[in-house]
Amino acid sequence: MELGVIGLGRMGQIVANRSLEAGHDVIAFDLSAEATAEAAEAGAEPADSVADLCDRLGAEKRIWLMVPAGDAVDATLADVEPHLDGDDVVVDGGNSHFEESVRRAEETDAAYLDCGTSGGPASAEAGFSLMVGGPKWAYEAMVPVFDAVATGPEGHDRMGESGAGHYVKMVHNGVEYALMQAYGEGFELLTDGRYDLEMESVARTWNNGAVIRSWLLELCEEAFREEGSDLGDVADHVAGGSTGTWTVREALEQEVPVPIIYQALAERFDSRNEGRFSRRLANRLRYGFGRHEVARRDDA
Ligand SMILES: NC(=O)C1=CN([C@@H]2O[C@H](COP(=O)(O)OP(=O)(O)OC[C@H]3O[C@@H](n4cnc5c(N)ncnc54)[C@H](O)[C@@H]3O)[C@@H](O)[C@H]2O)C=CC1
Ligand SMILES: O=C(CO)[C@H](O)[C@H](O)COP(=O)(O)O
Repeated sequence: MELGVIGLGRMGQIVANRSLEAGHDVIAFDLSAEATAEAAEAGAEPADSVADLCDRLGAEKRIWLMVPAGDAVDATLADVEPHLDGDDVVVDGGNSHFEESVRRAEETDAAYLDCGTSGGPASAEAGFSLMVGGPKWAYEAMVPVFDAVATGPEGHDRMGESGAGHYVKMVHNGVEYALMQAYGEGFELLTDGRYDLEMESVARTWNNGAVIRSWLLELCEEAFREEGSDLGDVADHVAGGSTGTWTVREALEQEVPVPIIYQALAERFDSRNEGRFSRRLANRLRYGFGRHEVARRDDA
């Protein structure tokens, strides 16, 4: 398949690379010439602009957007829109709010797929988990690319109509916050508790057969291995929070109690207070799965 990829940052490069590795042709564009050149080095055909990318794709365009959520998606769509018709498919693989995705789907002539993407840059080798919403025919048309970008055929599915993909990813992120908080609290108790423990050893032991083993726990193990049992100079500031806020807002609207997700979000907001071990671990874990910058104590 011929795929246009717009947005070639941490995630977009992986979308392009995995598609290329699976034998697809990729035409790539980013506002940053450096990012476009990096994709070209990996085998993509570089485009000078969104218009150029669309011209090169010809009929039945398949375009994957991997730009930051919010205004950048609307700005990109404004550039793409004049080149689209009903046979074309646009995938938004970013962390867009599901209601924005429903609006965009209604506004565009093309079939619009909202695709929640999980795994982060750390999953470049293994592939992502993809949660897709939108027209069935468009999902089916994109399956060869989804097979390539995801872990494989089991790593993606159509969640439902427009918005459902980003809705599922929003809730996924709420769960992610809660899990990070739970691990953080457990390790904080172990650190401040009765025994002199090695946290890497605890995490490794748990990861081998324990009920609570998981990828996030593997990232805890990695964090302790690389930063030390006390997390060294990792600060207790946790950045981000938009998707967790959306999850809690939606839970309030639906009158579904999500106290643990809310508490995890509140902890992030409260993380200006120095010294909490759980937050410093969460800060470091976001590097583990997302390659987000680790705020260090000296930066505070
Ligand atoms: N980094 C992560 O762990 C994950 C990120 N996401 C989502 O994926 C999306 C992309 O994230 P990242 O790759 O981490 O961001 P990034 O900041 O690394 O890359 C974004 C890229 O988009 C480009 N860009 C911005 N506006 C553009 C425009 N109008 N036209 C063309 N290119 C444009 C930028 O130059 C940059 O290269 C975001 O919505 C993010 O929330 C989703 C899952 C995990
Ligand atoms: O979606 C993700 C992981 O699943 C990304 O890492 C996202 O950037 C996390 O952002 P935040 O910490 O603000 O929720």
